[in-house]
Amino acid sequence: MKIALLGYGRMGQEIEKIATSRGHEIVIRKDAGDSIDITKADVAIDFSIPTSAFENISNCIEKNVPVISGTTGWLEKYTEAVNLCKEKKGAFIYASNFSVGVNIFFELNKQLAKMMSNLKDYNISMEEIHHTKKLDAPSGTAITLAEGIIENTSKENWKLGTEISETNIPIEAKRIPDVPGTHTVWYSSEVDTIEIKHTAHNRKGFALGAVIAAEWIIGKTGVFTMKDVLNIS
Ligand SMILES: NC(=O)c1ccc[n+]([C@@H]2O[C@H](COP(=O)([O-])OP(=O)(O)OC[C@H]3O[C@@H](n4cnc5c(N)ncnc54)[C@H](O)[C@@H]3O)[C@@H](O)[C@H]2O)c1
Ligand SMILES: O=C(O)C1=N[C@H](C(=O)O)CCC1
Repeated sequence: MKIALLGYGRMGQEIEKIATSRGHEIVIRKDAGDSIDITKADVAIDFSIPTSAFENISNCIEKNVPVISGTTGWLEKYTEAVNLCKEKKGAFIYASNFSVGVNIFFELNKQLAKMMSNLKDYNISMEEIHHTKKLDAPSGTAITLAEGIIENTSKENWKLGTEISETNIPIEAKRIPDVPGTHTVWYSSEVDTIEIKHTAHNRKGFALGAVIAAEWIIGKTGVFTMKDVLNIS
């Protein structure tokens, strides 16, 4: 498979190692300011920056190249990308987190939220910790976790910070050098605390998931999620 890497930073370079070890060829490595011919690639993997993700994704869809995006912090344009993909009969996957472990954690989080939804003595709160170079907060993964709780409880929104409220899930975003990504959800009452936590030890899990998604999307048309790729029920 000929792969275009849209963004050749920490993730782009990690993906290159995994993709080549699985027999794929990197034909484009795009960074800021580079102009490229995306049609040279069978599939594109975008791990760039929040302000460039939509342009990268729409260029792929316009040129009929399937595209995987892991860039976070651009979701105000997600619906536009979905509509463009449907109109052009393209193929597109966005995931806030491509690791298999986090995608299992997303399902566990929804199940726990369902079980806790009627237990009003518990306050929900969340924390995400990432390296200091991260541009967005809260992390895309934290937003997906919060959405999973909102779907299954009476919470209506999430809010950055630590303030406990009836309607909002507080998300504390911490930045500590070299942390690849740690997410915790707490349900705390006066008598006890339930905690679920995912800790990434490095970026390999994110990169492997993105390459698996790229392999999976070839020959398909539509807008998909990692749940489709991993066949999680
Ligand atoms: N979904 C996931 O599993 C997952 C995992 C890790 C990181 N991320 C996200 O992926 C993104 C990249 O993370 P990173 O750690 O590799 O960041 P990084 O800063 O190391 O790399 C981003 C790269 O994008 C380049 N870039 C800037 N403008 C561009 C453009 N117009 N086109 C292409 N590339 C451009 C930058 O020059 C840089 O090399 C972030 O949004 C991060 O939150 C997602
Ligand atoms: O390093 C990052 O940046 C990460 N971003 C994703 C997010 O925002 O959730 C996934 C974890 C690593």
